Amino acid sequence: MKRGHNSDDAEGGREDEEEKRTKGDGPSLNVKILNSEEEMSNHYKQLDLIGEGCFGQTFIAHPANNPRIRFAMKVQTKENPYAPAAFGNDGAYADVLRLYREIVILTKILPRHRNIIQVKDTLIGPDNLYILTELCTQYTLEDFFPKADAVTGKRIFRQLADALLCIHQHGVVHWDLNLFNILFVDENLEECKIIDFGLSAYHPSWATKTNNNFDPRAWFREEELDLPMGPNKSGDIKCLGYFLHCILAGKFCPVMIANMDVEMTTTYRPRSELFGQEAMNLLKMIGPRPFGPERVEELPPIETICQHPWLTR
Ligand SMILES: Nc1ncnc2c1ncn2[C@@H]1O[C@H](COP(=O)(O)OP(=O)(O)OP(=O)(O)O)[C@@H](O)[C@H]1O
Repeated sequence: MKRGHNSDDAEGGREDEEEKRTKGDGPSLNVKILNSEEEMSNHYKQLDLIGEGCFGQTFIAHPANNPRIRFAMKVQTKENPYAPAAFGNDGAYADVLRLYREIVILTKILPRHRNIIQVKDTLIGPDNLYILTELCTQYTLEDFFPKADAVTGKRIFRQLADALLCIHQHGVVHWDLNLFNILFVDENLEECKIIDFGLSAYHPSWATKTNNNFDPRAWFREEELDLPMGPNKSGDIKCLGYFLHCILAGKFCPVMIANMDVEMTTTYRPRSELFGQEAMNLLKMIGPRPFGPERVEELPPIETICQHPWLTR
């Protein structure tokens, strides 16, 4: 898909950047265009429904010519009147921009990373947009907590921190890190992937690395790069700190409970005897109260977390 329209009339003349963009010599996305929704069956066969979110449904699917390969297929209606207003649904434009941003983030802004879900194909029909990704299991981070020990807990936390490092370094804030957006590759629960970049934000000024010379101005208009209210890196770090606490406690820990201070040192006590003092030190840096800092501003950046001795030794 080209952002500008296609053009065969370049005539070899000198074009400035703006001209290049509007004449279609700009960046491209591999998107298949369907003339009708029925045409989808020429490409992929839809199987079981595996998930439903605010913006659409997710199915298992296989390529029409290869029933042995399995993908996750997210089907999103282009204009979704049910998308919550709080998520920026101020009309069709916001909805389309959100989908567009998710695809550009996953296919252009972020490099391939084994713990970030990989997009395999994108198709657009008259009503729906289809995003095909690698298929994970339905095991989420919540299923992992009871199995977390010193070795596996560190392994999974390191994968998450490493993926978040890549996300933040490339100028993206995920903004929807929760237990259900971390899926495992198989039932061994040894490798996880971050999914669902539907609420993610991107800003070039946040980036310290660039994937394949990604040029933000070729992909987004200036107003589309306006920093939205809300998304910030500290919000993602706070979620990571929450994951760490659940791993150390070996169970799902509620975010809000009565008698928080007591519960956190009894029912939801981090198992320091199993994980050691270095893990406890990291919990002190990024964990929820009463372990971690009082104010979000005190949370360290992901670069500091990845260099913490618990993860590097
Ligand atoms: N790659 C995948 N492999 C396996 N299951 C998946 C995959 N992607 C999504 N799912 C399933 O579909 C559900 C919804 O997917 P996703 O979170 O991407 O959609 P969404 O519409 O943005 O949802 P939400 O409103 O929860 O943000 C997931 O919770 C998960 O159960």
